[in-house]
Amino acid sequence: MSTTGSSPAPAQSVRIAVIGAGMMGHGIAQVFALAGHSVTITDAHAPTLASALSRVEANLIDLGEDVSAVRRIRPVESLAEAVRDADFVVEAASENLELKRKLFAEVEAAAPAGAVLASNTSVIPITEIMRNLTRRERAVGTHWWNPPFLVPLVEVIGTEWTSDATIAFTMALHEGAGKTPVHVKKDVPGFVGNRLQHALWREAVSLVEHGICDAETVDTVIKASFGRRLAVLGPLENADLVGTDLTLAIHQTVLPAIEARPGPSPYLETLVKEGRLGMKSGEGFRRWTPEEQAALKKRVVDHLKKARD
Ligand SMILES: NC(=O)c1ccc[n+]([C@@H]2O[C@H](COP(=O)([O-])OP(=O)(O)OC[C@H]3O[C@@H](n4cnc5c(N)ncnc54)[C@H](O)[C@@H]3O)[C@@H](O)[C@H]2O)c1
Repeated sequence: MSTTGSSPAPAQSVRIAVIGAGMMGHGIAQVFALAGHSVTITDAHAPTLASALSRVEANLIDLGEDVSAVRRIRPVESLAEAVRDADFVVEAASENLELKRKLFAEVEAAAPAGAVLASNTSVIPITEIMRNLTRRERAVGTHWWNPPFLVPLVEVIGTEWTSDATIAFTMALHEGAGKTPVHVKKDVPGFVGNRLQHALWREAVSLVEHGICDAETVDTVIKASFGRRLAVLGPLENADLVGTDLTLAIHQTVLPAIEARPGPSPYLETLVKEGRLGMKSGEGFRRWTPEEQAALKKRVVDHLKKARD
């Protein structure tokens, strides 16, 4: 595709290359394959690459989707071979700036000159990842959410160098694959979704840190109140619903009282220092038995499937 010309129409079948076959990468490959695109996928960890197709297949069966879509995904050991004929490359390797920079240097050397190059980083500015590329007008962020085949949003992030054609192609590609792409116009850390999410998490940790309530209560308050509405009523829709005047009055009282420190909470730092790492160590903010962990994960997937249907 041309990344410099006018907005291209979304191609019928695009050649996609996915770098990283972990939690996000295999799911992204699945979405594109299900949309009819041909996909190559690569991973530096051989067992992860070897299990990619069986994980996609299991997902498709569980979701009641067309299992034959898995045949459109081709696992490839070499990154250069994976991207050689690609129209669109999406990187979903580990969240490490130096690694991502190194990967995109390799991608740029091997991929076609017109291919769009995307990173699925959660929070790292795309500008930082892509600044050393030669053709930065075709570099973009595509921030998916986990699991990629059940959460609709993809944030499409442009840098100061990204061309309009690159944004248009990327938006159309993801919309065509059944996702809900949104254009993030400035490349800020955390983009839009994770800035909003972690503004809430900062206050959640602070409430526990200051003994205002325990961790379970924080989660109950959210799930049993505004969390119920969030999927159909965004905060700014809600502000308009109750009135911007009431919103202003609330902010005048509440904002001076809520957490505003710029760094992470010392309470969170202590948890990590003490090895209370959450479910993987059996305890974080709360204790988790293996049964409780499994039940929570199942609740989330069941809820997302219901929302999809
Ligand atoms: N997990 C999430 O909820 C989530 C959501 C949105 C975005 N992301 C982002 O997506 C990216 C991937 O996250 P994940 O959760 O899938 O992680 P993951 O650890 O499950 O997968 C990362 C994969 O990258 C592979 N990898 C590492 N170095 C590589 C290299 N040099 N070449 C090829 N493959 C390499 C690893 O072997 C691993 O399989 C990260 O940037 C992460 O921040 C994650």
